[in-house]
Amino acid sequence: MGKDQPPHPTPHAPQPALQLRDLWLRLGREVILRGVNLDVLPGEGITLLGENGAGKTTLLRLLASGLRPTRGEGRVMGFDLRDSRAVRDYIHLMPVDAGLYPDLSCTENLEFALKMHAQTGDVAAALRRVTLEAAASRRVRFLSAGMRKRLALARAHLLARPVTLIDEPFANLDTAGRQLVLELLAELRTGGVTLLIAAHEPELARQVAPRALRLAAGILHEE
Ligand SMILES: Nc1ncnc2c1ncn2[C@@H]1O[C@H](COP(=O)(O)OP(=O)(O)OP(=O)(O)O)[C@@H](O)[C@H]1O
Repeated sequence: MGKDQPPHPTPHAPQPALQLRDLWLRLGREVILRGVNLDVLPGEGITLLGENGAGKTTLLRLLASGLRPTRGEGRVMGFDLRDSRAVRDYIHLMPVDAGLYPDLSCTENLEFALKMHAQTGDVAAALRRVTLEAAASRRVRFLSAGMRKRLALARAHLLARPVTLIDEPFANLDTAGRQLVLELLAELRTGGVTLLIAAHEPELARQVAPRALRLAAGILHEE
C-alpha cells in the first residue's frame, strides 16, 4: 500500500459507515454546506429532511464521491471521500431522476449494474418484485416516471451496497409503489445495509430510517 493511501479498515477496527467533520461545500458562488458533522453507524437508517434547495441532493452526491468537499474531512466505510474509487466500491446512490440508461431495457439496466459491481443476482426475480416483468425488454426511455422509480429501486435492492443513498424514493409513486419502497428498503436494512434517504415524507421515510436529520442553512441538525 502506498504511503499516501488511507489505511484499509480491518475486522478488528470497526469503522463508522459515514463520518463527516466540519465539512464545507461551495458550488459556484453559493456555499451549500457550512461545517457539517455526521456520524452514522453501520446498519443505521437515516432520514435526511430539508426544504427545497436545502442541499440534500448535494450532500448525497458528496457522500457518493460525486462532488469534492471544499474544506473538511469525510469518510465512507473508513475511506477518504476524495478517494472516489474506494468509496464507490461501497456505495450506491439512487438519484432522484433514477439514473438509468434510457436506451437499455429494464433487464439490461439491471444486468449492467450487476456487471459494474462484479456481482451476480436474479434479474428476472428483481423485476417481478417491482411488478415490471411485463416491461422487462422495454427500453427505459419508454417507461413512465413511476416505472423508472420502481426499476431504480429494484437495482438498489439487487446491488444491496453496504451504504445505500436514496434521493426521494417516494416521488412519482402510487400507494402500492410507496408500500413497495418501504418493503424493499426495510429488507436492505435487515440485511445490514446502512441507509440514508432524502425525502419530503418524514412519516414514511422514518418507518425504515428512524433517525432523522435536517439540513437548514447549510448546517445538519438532529431532528
Ligand atoms: N452544480 C451546481 N452548481 C451550483 N449550484 C448548485 C449546483 N447543484 C445544486 N446547486 C444549488 O445547491 C443548492 C442545493 O440544491 P440541492 O439539489 O442539493 O437541494 P435539495 O435539498 O436536494 O432540494 P430539493 O428538495 O428541491 O430536491 C440549491 O441552491 C441549488 O441551486
